[in-house]
Amino acid sequence: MNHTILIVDDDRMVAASLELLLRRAGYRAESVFRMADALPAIAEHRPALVLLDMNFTIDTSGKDGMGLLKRILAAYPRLPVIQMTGWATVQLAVEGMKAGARDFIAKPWDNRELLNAVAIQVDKLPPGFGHGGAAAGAGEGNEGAMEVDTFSGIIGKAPALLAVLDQARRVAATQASVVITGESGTGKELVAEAIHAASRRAARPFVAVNLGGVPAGLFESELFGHKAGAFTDARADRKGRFELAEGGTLFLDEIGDLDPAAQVKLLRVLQERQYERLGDSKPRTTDVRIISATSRDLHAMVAAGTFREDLLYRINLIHLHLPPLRERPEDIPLLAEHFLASARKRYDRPTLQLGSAAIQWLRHQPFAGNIRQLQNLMERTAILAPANVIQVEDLDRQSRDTGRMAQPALGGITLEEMEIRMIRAALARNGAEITATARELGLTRAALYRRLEKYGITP
Ligand SMILES: Nc1ncnc2c1ncn2[C@@H]1O[C@H](COP(=O)(O)OP(=O)(O)OP(=O)(O)O)[C@@H](O)[C@H]1O
Repeated sequence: MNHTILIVDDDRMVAASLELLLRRAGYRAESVFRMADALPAIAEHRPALVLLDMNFTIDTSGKDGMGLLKRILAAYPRLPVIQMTGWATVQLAVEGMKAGARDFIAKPWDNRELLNAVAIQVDKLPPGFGHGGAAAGAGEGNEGAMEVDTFSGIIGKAPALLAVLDQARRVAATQASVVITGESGTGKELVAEAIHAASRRAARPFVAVNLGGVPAGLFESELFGHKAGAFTDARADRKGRFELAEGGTLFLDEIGDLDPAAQVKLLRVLQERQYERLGDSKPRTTDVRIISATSRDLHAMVAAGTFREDLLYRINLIHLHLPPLRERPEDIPLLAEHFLASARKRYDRPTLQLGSAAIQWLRHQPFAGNIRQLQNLMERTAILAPANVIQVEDLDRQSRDTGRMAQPALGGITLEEMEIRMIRAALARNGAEITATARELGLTRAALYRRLEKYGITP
């Protein structure tokens, strides 16, 4: 089936060449040249994805595009939008990603990179999205729609992993509460998201809360919300996670970290399906599916008296256990190649490869941080490896030097990664010419040099 891609660009030449490119790749393509036409065109064509030019000629700051991006996402929160910008500034790209854009492409674009970015977004669509008049964003009826395996992004072939995924697929369709156990970085959240995306709740929100990171005093406000004035810092009304997840899935990460008082409060809501915002006596009914995760042994905690048995019974209808990476070494080369493939694109190093000794070396690492650690290692090495074939020394150096780059992610990409990616792409486009690259990025030469040094990029 052909997905429709909507192009919003005031430059007709650009729109025409994008249309041609997308049609050759097997998509249907439609263009509009005025911002005012974008929302009506989405309603008419039900596209699977929008390519949105952020710089309409009247204003090159990108503000117009940003306003339109926000309006599109307000009307169609789940419609993937890729930003396109000819005046690539990190600031604009970051702002767009924060507003909910899925990716950004700098103009002039690279055809392969663009098609890749489109395919990634379109492949991720849950059933029923964006083709042949199906509901894009509105989330209504998806009967008879295309089949998308929401587990397909979970890489691995080890029998122990496949068995868990098989079980997860089967429970997805039910309303059953699920506990996912496994060490840190084994993919618990990824599996929780896949279950949600394969469930009947897919068009409703998936809301994650890390209970280990919520201070005891803020537990109720975080989960149930509060009314303004409920306590000293409560200046305005606030929705809690239960309310945000209404109709969807609430992912309770690190549930083993809950103190006894919080366990009682959570149990009450799960039993009665009702809660109140802090400072508000009006009871609210909740319809959420609970998926919990922990790296602890909850049964042992029950035996030790630190976790309530009745709460465990409520949350643990189905138990899935993700094996640590060291117990499935056959998955390491697959995962390494998977992370390398995205790093190649992200850092504009299309010829980067893993040497065979390096693959063997990886297979023998303990990976206490599991897949997250392997992912970080591959990313860092892809940025910093001096040659095109990654050697054992490159991996070894980066793995000893861990933690420095670990930063909160922004739609999966950290600000630093975003900057590195933009700089590399701009250098490639300008034949490594510093003045031209700096101009394109809107930086002074000195500022560009400082960043090259900071990130160890050799032009
Ligand atoms: N099988 C897999 N294939 C591809 N990527 C994976 C896989 N498993 C995990 N990842 C990636 O590894 C990272 C860590 O996974 P995730 O956050 O789901 O782990 P977690 O078990 O929830 O960790 P924590 O307990 O620390 O919260 C994520 O970026 C995730 O996308």
